[in-house]
Amino acid sequence: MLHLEGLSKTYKTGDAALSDATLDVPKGQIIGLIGPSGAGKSTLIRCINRLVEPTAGKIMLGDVDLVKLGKTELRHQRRRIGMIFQEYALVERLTVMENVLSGRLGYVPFWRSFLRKYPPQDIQNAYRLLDRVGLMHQADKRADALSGGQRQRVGIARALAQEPELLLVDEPTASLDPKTSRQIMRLLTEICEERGLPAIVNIHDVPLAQQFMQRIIGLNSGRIVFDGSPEELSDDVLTTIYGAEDWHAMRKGDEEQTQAEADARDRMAALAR
Ligand SMILES: Nc1ncnc2c1ncn2[C@@H]1O[C@H](COP(=O)(O)OP(=O)(O)OP(=O)(O)O)[C@@H](O)[C@H]1O
Repeated sequence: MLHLEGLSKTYKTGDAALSDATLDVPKGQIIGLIGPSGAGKSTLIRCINRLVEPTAGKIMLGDVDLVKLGKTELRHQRRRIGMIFQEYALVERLTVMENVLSGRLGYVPFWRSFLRKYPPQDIQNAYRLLDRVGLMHQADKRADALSGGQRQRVGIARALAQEPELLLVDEPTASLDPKTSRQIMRLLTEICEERGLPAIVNIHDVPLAQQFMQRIIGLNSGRIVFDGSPEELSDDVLTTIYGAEDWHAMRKGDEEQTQAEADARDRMAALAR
């Protein structure tokens, strides 16, 4: 469905952020991108819809090479790719419903979006999506009145309103607490499975990636150094991706988090007795 070949990006500053990435993403597969800070995860995701212009390589979405497209055709093809961001990228002063409908902007004539007159089927579909992400009763609320987890649900519904063939997801849970992060990842992966929608998820949290992703790509210094199943992520593999120091620090942080959650549960149980 998506085929990347030799995809590379060197920024003007001379940073080789991505080197020779080759990757096949079949329909319905949910892929987690992991790697240390600066490994090139965001660059890879953003090259795919050319928010970042690649320096070399091919991006085949079906039989269209996105690298070769001019501005107008690129705008057209981008409708096939939904994007979900860490900071949600909602229009804060608009309602939840209007934010979801903005996923239709690539499809409706400008005058309709300007007057906020979306076709009835778009509105019905937006209600269905809000119901699916658990926000049916928040449709008329302003986006700035929502919690982080609710905002990301709006972000998911907006991306789906676009009826994409592929989802690009850039650190969807980085601003959320651990429990909300798991809820959002569960919702996202369930929806992808229901729709057979492939997704590439930049995910900084290894345990979360292991729990929810079907396939893991490990990046280090702009290169793909691992491509396999979550079960294959052994300590050795994680050391290759993160380097020994970072990986052990991450594991320690994770143990502390688990311990803190267990302590909180014990305290709550003691209070209830
Ligand atoms: N706009 C830019 N101009 C110059 N260099 C950049 C730019 N964006 C990223 N880089 C560099 O490219 C490399 C890869 O960055 P990228 O943001 O893709 O990594 P990442 O794996 O997503 O990191 P993080 O997990 O910290 O977000 C880094 O060395 C970074 O400094």
